Order: sequence, then C-alpha cells, then structure tokens
Amino acid sequence: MGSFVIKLGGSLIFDENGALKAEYLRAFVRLLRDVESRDRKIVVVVGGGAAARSYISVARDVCRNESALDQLGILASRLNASLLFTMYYDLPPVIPSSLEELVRLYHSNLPVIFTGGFQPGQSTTTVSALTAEATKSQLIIATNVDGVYTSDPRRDPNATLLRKVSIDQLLDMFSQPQKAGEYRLFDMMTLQVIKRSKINTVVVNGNPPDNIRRAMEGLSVGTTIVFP
Ligand SMILES: Nc1ncnc2c1ncn2[C@@H]1O[C@H](COP(=O)(O)OP(=O)(O)O)[C@@H](O)[C@H]1O
Ligand SMILES: O=c1ccn([C@@H]2O[C@H](COP(=O)(O)OP(=O)(O)O)[C@@H](O)[C@H]2O)c(=O)[nH]1
Repeated sequence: MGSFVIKLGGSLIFDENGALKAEYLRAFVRLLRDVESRDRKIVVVVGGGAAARSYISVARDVCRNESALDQLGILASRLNASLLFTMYYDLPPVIPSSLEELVRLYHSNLPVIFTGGFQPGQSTTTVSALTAEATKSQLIIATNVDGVYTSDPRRDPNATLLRKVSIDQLLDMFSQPQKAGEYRLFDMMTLQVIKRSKINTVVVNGNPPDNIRRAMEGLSVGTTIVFP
C-alpha cells in the first residue's frame, strides 16, 4: 500500500476561542491507529492554527520582520506536532525541522511521522507538498471546509464546491502574495511543487477524521486536483 502525507490544518485543532479541540485530536489519533500498517508510511504535517496566529499578531505590533514572525509560526506548528506525537506514541516528541531530517526519520522504524513547519516564507501546506514529493506519497490536505470552492465559502455564500480542480486553475486562484500567518488553504510554493511533480492531491474536510480514511481508500471525497 502507498504512503501518505496528511496536512492537518491548524483550523481543525483549535476552536473559535483558540482552545485546543481535545476530542478532535483524540479522534484523529484513533484514526491514525486504524489506518497504520507495516507496509505504509504516514507523515502528518501539523499547521500552526490559532496559536501561531496569536503569537504572530502580538509580535507584529512591534515587529516588522516577516522572517521572525514566520519563525514564531513554525515553532507553534512544531508544538502542535509534538502534542500529536506524544498522544500517539506516549514518548517524548521527535519532530524534524527540515526536509532532510524528515526523510531520515521516514526511513526509521516509526510508522507515523509528525512534523510542523520548516523555514520562513512558506506554509505547512508547502511542507506537506515537499514531503509528498520527496517520499513519492499521496497528499491529503485536511482543512475545515469540504474542499476547494469557487471562492472563499466563509465570505461568499454563492461559492460552490469543486469536486475536481485543475492545478492551473488553483495557481490563478491563489496567486496573491501572503504574509506570515496569512497563508490560506494554498500558497504559491505549495501549488508549484504539486504541479511540477504531479502529486496525487485531495483536499478534504478533516472533520470527521473518517474523511481522511475515505481519501486514503480512494473513495470520492472532497476535491481532487487534476493535471493537464
Ligand atoms: N477557494 C477556496 N476554497 C476553500 N476554502 C478557501 C478558499 N479560499 C479561501 N479559503 C479559506 O481557506 C480556509 C482554510 O485555510 P486555513 O485557514 O489556512 O486552514 P488550515 O488551518 O486548514 O490550513 C478555509 O476555511 C476558507 O475560509
Ligand atoms: O514551513 C513553514 C510553515 C509555517 N510557517 C509559518 O507558520 C505559520 C503557521 O503555519 P500554517 O499557516 O501553515 O498553519 P495553518 O494554516 O494550518 O494554521 C504560517 O502562517 C507561517 O507564518 C513558515 O513560515 N514556514
């Protein structure tokens, strides 16, 4: 069975008040145990979520250094990844901080690897695309909406869900520049990596976690990115 990279959006692990969604995290860990098997590797790339945005917004009051602000977001995403590692393995967390470290862990005997961000100027969704490319894995982007819509469904009540979307359409839709803490669903780097390696990518609502299992089993769920 093939290996998978699951991008767990920070929007799934914090509630609207910025508190961790403990029950969701437990349900996600149960899902990982259900789908874990010896002949497949799973990498979970965990977003920064509300924690990242809180630190970045407080720092931004007095800090204009986007790289420094990104680094705060990376640290928050690594803490989130550390929490999931600890919940899954009941061990002190081992979280890679670069693609090279991740690939090294990928060849360890850990069946599930957890990571956060790597470097300023990108998002954890880019980390998930780079990881899927490096490990020839399928990519599942789990977020808090049912897939890719014609526009932001939280702002546009007329937005409609796209079951399939071309990579070039996504490049048009998400071409605006982004700042620390603002990456929304996709950043350009993510899409460029997906395009150049034609990564098998599905965007699903990570709640319920069973949508992630359905995507792993190739069932119709969320939005599939298609290539010319
Ligand atoms: N075309 C679109 N389709 C779906 N969601 C979109 C789109 N454009 C913007 N969004 C927004 O992107 C959000 C998901 O991105 P983000 O908040 O970074 O989530 P995550 O924490 O999962 O990475 C959605 O909740 C939605 O409001
Ligand atoms: O490789 C990375 C990953 C994340 N970030 C920073 O950390 C924040 C939180 O990560 P992300 O936005 O991907 O998390 P999510 O959207 O899932 O909450 C980002 O906005 C960036 O500022 C970064 O600079 N490099």
